[in-house]
Amino acid sequence: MSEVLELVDVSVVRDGRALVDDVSWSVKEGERWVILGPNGAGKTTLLNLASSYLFPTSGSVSVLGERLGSVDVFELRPRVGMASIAMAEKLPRSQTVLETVLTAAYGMTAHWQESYDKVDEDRALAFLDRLGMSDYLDRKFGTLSEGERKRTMIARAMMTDPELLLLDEPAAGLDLGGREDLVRRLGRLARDPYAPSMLMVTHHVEEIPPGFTHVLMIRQGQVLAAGPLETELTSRNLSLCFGLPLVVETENSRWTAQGLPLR
Ligand SMILES: Nc1ncnc2c1ncn2[C@@H]1O[C@H](COP(=O)(O)OP(=O)(O)OP(=O)(O)O)[C@@H](O)[C@H]1O
Repeated sequence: MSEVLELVDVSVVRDGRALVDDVSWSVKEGERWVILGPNGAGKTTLLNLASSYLFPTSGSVSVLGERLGSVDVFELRPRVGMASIAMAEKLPRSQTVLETVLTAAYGMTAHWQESYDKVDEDRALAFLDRLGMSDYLDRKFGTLSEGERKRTMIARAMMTDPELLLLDEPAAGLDLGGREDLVRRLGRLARDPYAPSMLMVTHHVEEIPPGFTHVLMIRQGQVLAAGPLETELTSRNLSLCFGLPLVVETENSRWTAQGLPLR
């Protein structure tokens, strides 16, 4: 199995502070990682490195076998799909859902005068269907609910047929039904052997889709644990990561965590 992401001794320093501190991490093809950690731990910074939008202050980052600093990022970026709030905010609110997904095939955020290929349109329709968005094709992106917007962003991220898919808090802000719907859809994607390697940032273990294989826990920019979910997502590691006593449980490929009651 080849590596889709490799960080060796990576630090990102801003204003004299290490946002990511001496991190070494390797993600192999086909793996599905969840990144957990408290607010400000450095999770989004890791995704920004993986999407080649951020370069390390020291250490080396290789994405899909290409080392940042010695590769044309404009060739690399279409090979990496990214769904995040930051990305959603760059998209025109007046564009339709179908256009929002289609423009990704042309490396654009806005609808210009490009004429879309029938093949691209069929692909966009298929991804939107897989994410339950077929009834919203002509809706303006800006009028979508949080959950609809999240699902559109994932369809958009899939449009370039990425080898690596990055999801930054895909279930944040969703109600219980929306979360469960998304977790099921991501679970189906995670179990698809033809789906890209995946990294997902989340705040809640309840949002880990079945089929995810690995976890990286980060605290204050440093890796606390990294490896298979079954061995690393333990009560001990989670308690150390979030700084309070937590009990984690798993049942039917889903995870839950709760704090111990105060005495
Ligand atoms: N350009 C910057 N300059 C200075 N500090 C920054 C910069 N970008 C991010 N930070 C800080 O780096 C730390 C890590 O940020 P990051 O967004 O990676 O955390 P996170 O784990 O994704 O947090 P959250 O869960 O709150 O989204 C935070 O304390 C943030 O304030």
